[in-house]
Amino acid sequence: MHAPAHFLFRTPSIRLVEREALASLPAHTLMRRAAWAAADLVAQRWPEGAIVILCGPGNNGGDGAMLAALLHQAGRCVRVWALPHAAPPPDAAQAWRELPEGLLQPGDPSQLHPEGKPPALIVDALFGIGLSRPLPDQAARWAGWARLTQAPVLALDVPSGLDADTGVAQAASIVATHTLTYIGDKPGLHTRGGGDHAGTVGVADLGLSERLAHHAHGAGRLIQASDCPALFTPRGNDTHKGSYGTLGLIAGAPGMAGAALLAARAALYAGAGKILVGLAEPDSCSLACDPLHPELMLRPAGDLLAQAGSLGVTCWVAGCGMGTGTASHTWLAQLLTRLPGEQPLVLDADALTLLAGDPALATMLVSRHTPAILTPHPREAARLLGTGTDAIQADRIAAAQALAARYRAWVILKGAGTVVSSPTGQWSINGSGNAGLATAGTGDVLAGMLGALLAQGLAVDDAARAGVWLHGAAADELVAQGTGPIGLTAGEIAPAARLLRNRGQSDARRGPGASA
Ligand SMILES: NC(=O)C1=CN([C@@H]2O[C@H](COP(=O)(O)OP(=O)(O)OC[C@H]3O[C@@H](n4cnc5c(N)ncnc54)[C@H](O)[C@@H]3O)[C@@H](O)[C@H]2O)[C@@H](O)CC1
Ligand SMILES: Nc1ncnc2c1ncn2[C@@H]1O[C@H](COP(=O)(O)OP(=O)(O)O)[C@@H](O)[C@H]1O
Ligand SMILES: [K+]
Repeated sequence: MHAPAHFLFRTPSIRLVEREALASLPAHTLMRRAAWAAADLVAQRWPEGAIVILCGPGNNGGDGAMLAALLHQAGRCVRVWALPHAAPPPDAAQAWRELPEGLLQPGDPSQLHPEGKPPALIVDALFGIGLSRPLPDQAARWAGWARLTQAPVLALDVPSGLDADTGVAQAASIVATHTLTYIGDKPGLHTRGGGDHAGTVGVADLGLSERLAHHAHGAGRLIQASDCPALFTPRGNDTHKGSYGTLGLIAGAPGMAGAALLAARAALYAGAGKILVGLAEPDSCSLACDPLHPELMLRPAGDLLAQAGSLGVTCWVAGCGMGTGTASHTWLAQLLTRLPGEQPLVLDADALTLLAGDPALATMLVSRHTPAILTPHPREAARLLGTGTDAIQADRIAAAQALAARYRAWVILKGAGTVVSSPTGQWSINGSGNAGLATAGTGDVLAGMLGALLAQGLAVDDAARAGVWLHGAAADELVAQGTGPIGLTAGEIAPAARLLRNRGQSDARRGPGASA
């Protein structure tokens, strides 16, 4: 369970370490190590068949040329196509000098197998972290050809056309099945288009992990099961419902009761002791109880807020289908100001829209001593920052950090590769989840799960990371069972999450060696 943290480094840190190493190691050492690491992977994973290597004009192309020489020496059938590289940088120039005669091919790789067998492997060494402009047409054509062959594609360092920092992919980017990334893992391989373009990611540290560790302070982390031990702590027998908290939920305006039920049921399955649902309806509840889960206690939001002290509510979630009218505004203001003891608070959906529309609410939030958790999707994030969705998606890490700073809160910026930022800008990217989650109601489920984890006493940072991981891992479990990604429903996530927690908990009881 206690695997070391998996760090993610942005390009300036990688470049810094690369420069330090280039200055202290003999010439060409790093590129040789990069090529050897790739050659080892190819030998293990694709031990037979012809290999096509596509090379670019810089050092990424140099990695490809050096790999070609190594594979040729090992007796493999290798063909290399290269973009024009008039004046390659010194390492790459050396690699091209060492390329055995006859490997470099003229023309386009598409001429090689017009209707024949595709190669056993295509290696993408076109561009790495140095790509600074749109892909040249020739590279775009080769990337298109690689997709059509349906052969496995191994990207060296980064799939060409994918931004290593942001995960923004150019339309013509290489779609890799595997990426061997150098020196350290990179955020762009795990958020936005990263998942679709990088495939399975492996890291070759090129012997620089100690140097890189000096730069870990600004790095992010990939959230994995091992980062969430609190999810799997075995429950003591001598406990009762009061040991696991009382969650108050303000949600579900008329026509949106489903959002409240999804969040509340998710909180139930995620282990909260008691759950009180304040339906965002004026005087009386249209729904007396949840027939599927009569464990949930339903009442009008105003009543729940008025009775919160006597009911013993210990933490709150607000916003799921809550509406944005005057009454909802009043309830949110009450939550932010009038409740004693600054209980843990998750704000989702309509609560975020209200927050974006009223600086007074924002001031109340910022005045809290205990940071809340905000769970915007990109459009909500755009409203909160007063910008457009494209600007958010252009750099999700920066957007999450900016939101966290502005609202002095933990921010969970949702979407493929959810980004979590602490109020001070420490960031992580969730390593679990899939496109099965792209369906209505899954955000309500996440909010309910987060509330349940807070109710069970997890610290806000643990709850934020563990909540997003559990939510995504439950969707991964469902896909593994064949329930998704197509047609996965939001209501199925919480039972799968319950299974994962209980499985992990019994593994934790059995001790080291058991799998979570
Ligand atoms: N310097 C070193 O010793 C090492 C570098 N490594 C490799 O080097 C890569 C970085 O190398 P570079 O900085 O040379 O960058 P790249 O090889 O990623 O590409 C940059 C080169 O392409 C040009 N370029 C950028 N965008 C272009 C575009 N759209 N159209 C045409 N040309 C474009 C640049 O002017 C530059 O010549 C890493 O990703 C990694 O693969 C590894 O071998 C590790 C060691
Ligand atoms: N393609 C995807 N890959 C991974 N996670 C996704 C994807 N699409 C959506 N999600 C996740 O699903 C949830 C959707 O939340 P949200 O947009 O608020 O939905 P809703 O408002 O319908 O409940 C978030 O946790 C988000 O991160
Ligand atoms: K590449």
